[in-house]
Amino acid sequence: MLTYANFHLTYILPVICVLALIVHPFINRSEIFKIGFISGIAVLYTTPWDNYIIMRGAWTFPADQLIAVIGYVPVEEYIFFVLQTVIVSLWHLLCARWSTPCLHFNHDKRSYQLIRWIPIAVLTAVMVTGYWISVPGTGTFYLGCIMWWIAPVYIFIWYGAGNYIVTKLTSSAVSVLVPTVYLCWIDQIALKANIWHINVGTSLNLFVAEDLPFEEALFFLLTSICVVLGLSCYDKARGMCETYSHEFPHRFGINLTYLNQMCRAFIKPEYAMSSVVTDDIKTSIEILREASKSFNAASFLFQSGIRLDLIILYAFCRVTDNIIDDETDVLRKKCKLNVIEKFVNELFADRKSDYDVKTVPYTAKVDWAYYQSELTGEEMASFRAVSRIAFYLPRKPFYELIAGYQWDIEGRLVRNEEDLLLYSSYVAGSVGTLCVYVMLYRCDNDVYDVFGEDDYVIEKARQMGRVLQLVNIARDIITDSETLGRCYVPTEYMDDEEQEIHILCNEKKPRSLGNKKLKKYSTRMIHLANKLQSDSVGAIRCLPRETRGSVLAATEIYRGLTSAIQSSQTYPTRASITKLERIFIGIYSLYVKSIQYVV
Ligand SMILES: CC(C)=CCC/C(C)=C/CC/C(C)=C/CC/C(C)=C/[C@@H]1[C@@H](COP(=O)(O)OP(=O)(O)O)[C@]1(C)CC/C=C(\C)CC/C=C(\C)CCC=C(C)C
Repeated sequence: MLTYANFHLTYILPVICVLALIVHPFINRSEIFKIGFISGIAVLYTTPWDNYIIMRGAWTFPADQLIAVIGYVPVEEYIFFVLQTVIVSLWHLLCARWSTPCLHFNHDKRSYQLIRWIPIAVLTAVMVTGYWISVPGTGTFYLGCIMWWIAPVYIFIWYGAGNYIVTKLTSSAVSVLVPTVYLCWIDQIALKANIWHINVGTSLNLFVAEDLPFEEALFFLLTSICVVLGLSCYDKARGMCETYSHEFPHRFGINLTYLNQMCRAFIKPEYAMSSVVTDDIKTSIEILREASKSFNAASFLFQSGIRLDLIILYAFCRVTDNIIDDETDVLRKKCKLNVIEKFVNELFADRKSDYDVKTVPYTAKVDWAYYQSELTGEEMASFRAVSRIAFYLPRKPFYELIAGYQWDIEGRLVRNEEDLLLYSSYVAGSVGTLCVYVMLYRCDNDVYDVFGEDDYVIEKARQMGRVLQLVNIARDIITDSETLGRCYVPTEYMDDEEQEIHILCNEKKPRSLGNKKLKKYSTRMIHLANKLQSDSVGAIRCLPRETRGSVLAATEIYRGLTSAIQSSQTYPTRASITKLERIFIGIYSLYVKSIQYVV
């Protein structure tokens, strides 16, 4: 016989286990807190209502199939409030985590108010109607009770997050409909097995499918919507905090200060916040999407706050790199490098040492009028964006990047592997360091553990940066030569150093070296990269738990380029891997390879 407890064991818990397994790489403390918080509210809000309608006879439960009853409600029913919330929440996480919250902010006051108030007016009417038709003992009782019970929650959530939710209609609809259909299906099973019974005297006796009363389907639809709305309102509030760190300065923590901040962020309409901030982020996202398929794909694996700041950093590194590369005249290159250096000087003017960082956001004194006349709109956007997150970043890696650009401007040759590693340290070891600071600050640990240059994890992050830069150089021998007249292949690898440098840097005809030579050079650099990689990859274990799988996947997706180079008969121009390969490497790294960091 299928009892209520067996029903949970058969139809609910296995689904939760499968979903938990799928979403585990994306679960962090904030997500767990969110699900716990919404489940708690679900229990508190539903308990009086459920007791009331059972007391009025809308549902009945055969007493011999229950573990116990508290008030009028079976214990298993209370458990169901939580389990349904967990199922919908895990599924919603899978559907909704892929987009960055600030892309869903509406900064237009007029449309914001319309989207806010029209549904609230309709919901108020629903609530009042529900109240009038919920007369005990009549056929509209159950329907009316559902209406007056659910509408106030919708109204509350819609007030703060309605505008956010309407821009996520597709993912919200999928988040709602799939669990609803499943819950309706198992509801039919439960009704057939007489685990619970709907009173014909207090329902409309309309059926949407065999043995599925209209009110039951409506109940599961509306409660699933309710959970998704609740989750979305948390996401909106968190998105506001991550986007506007200066206005909402507290990092995630399970404490009153953070909860208070989240409430303020929930209530605050997006039109009251600066749209320049979100526009700058949109520009940064566009820069990443256009410049690097690998990092763009990898960015989706990180939780939204980390993703956002990595994208901002990427855009800054990319535009500064381009500022130097796109300029042909050496003198003008130097002037542009001075502009970048002046900006970095201003950004970090009050730091006491190379790795001194702040934990509370502050606005650095930057001479924006000066940069306005020196930079394009896109460059300004990424400079502004990085200035908002610079408070928790150390200055040293930015100066290393500048040293790397200086190297390029001087046309300094890479004589040996030592030079190669030094150059890679400047332009990519620095990036590795910055990535660690982003992950530490934006992860959900209560304490922000700051590392310094000498720390093991920073050293290994620098090394991982070098690895990726070596891959980058091994892939780009042709484009570096043809478009920039540059060569990063160590001259000690070459048979005739002078002649080959002339071919690569002056004639810009790299193909005349022949495939064999080009492949030989790139293979040597790939071997060096692999050696360093196996020495640094273990340090991923020292990063915050929720970032480990994503960091491994990000670096592996980029390293996937090496197999594209090596599997080619000839030396390819800018080897790349397909979207499918990126997805496969991402999934394999997240679910299989990263097990080493869990056990
Ligand atoms: C997921 C995500 C969005 C990450 C962004 C990371 C980031 C801020 C990258 C900046 C890239 C950049 C433009 C730097 C300027 C200098 C340069 C050109 C460096 C090369 C990058 C390649 O970028 P590109 O746009 O050319 O890409 P495509 O080849 O066109 O696809 C580099 C190869 C450097 C990349 C280095 C890193 C991302 C550092 C990796 C290290 C970690 C993540 C730390 C790991 C931690 C431990 C403990 C091991």
